[in-house]
Amino acid sequence: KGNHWGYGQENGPDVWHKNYPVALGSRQSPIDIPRQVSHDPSLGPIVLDYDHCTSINISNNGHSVVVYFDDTDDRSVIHGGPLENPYRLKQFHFHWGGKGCDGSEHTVAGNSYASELHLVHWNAVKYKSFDHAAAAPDGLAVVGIFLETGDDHRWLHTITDAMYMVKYKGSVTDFKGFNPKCLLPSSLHYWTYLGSLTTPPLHESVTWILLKDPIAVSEKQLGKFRLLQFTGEEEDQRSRMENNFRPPQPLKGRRIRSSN
Ligand SMILES: N/C(=N\S(N)(=O)=O)N1CCCC1
Ligand SMILES: [Zn+2]
Repeated sequence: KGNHWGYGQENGPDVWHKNYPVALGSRQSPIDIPRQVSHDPSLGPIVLDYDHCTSINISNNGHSVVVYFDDTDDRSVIHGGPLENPYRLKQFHFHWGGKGCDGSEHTVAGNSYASELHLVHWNAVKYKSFDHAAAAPDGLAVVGIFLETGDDHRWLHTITDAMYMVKYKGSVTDFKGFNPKCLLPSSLHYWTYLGSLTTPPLHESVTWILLKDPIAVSEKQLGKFRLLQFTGEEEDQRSRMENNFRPPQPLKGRRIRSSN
C-alpha cells in the first residue's frame, strides 16, 4: 500500500503535489473569499430540484463521511446561477476541525467556519459518467454550505445518528429517503468561481457555488463527526477523523462573482 494521501503530517495537503502535480495549478480550491466581491446582476438564482431525490447509503471512505445518491436519471439536479446545464446530485460529504477548532475549507475574509458541507453534482448533459465529468473543466458543480456552532440542527441528527454504523474506513450502511434540502440555509445568495476538487485527484473541473449564509449545528452534533475514524477496523493504530480540510489556495487572478 503506497503512501496514500491524507491529512497527516506525512501525507497531508502540503505534499499532495508530489503525486498530484495539479495541486500547484491555476484554479485550485478552496480559496479565501475576500470582503469585497464583484456583484454580477446577470447571475440568476441557483435552483435545487431535489424533490424526488433518492439517497442510497452513507459511508466512511477514510477521508470523510459520504451520502451517495441514485444519479441514473435527472431526479435530483441543480440548475440556474452560473450553470449552463443541469447538474446531477451524486453525493454529499463534510469537512470539519478538531474539538473547539474550525474546519471549513473555504474561508470568508480570512475567517473559518466550524465545518463545510459539499453537495457534489456532475454535468450529465455533456458527459457520460461522473468520472468523465470529473476530468472536464465544466464537469462538476459543488454547492458549499458553511456550518457554524449554535443550536442543534433539527435534521442533522439523522446523519449523525447513522455515523456509529460507519465508524471505520470502508464501512457503508443503507441511508434511504434523506433529502439534503433540509440542510440548506434560509437564503440561497452565493459566491461563485471556477476551481477544483479539494482532495486528490484535485481535478480542475469544479464550478463552485458557495452559499453565503451558514447553517447552525450544535457542538454535540459536531462531536459525533469526530467519533469517525480515518482508519479501518482491522488497523491497529486508531486515528480520529478530524481536521480533514485543505487550507485556502492561491487565487491566481481568478474572478469571484456574487449573486445579489
Ligand atoms: N474532493 C471531492 N469533492 S470536494 N471536496 O472537492 O467537494 N471529491 C473527490 C471525489 C468526489 C468528490
Ligand atoms: Zn469536499
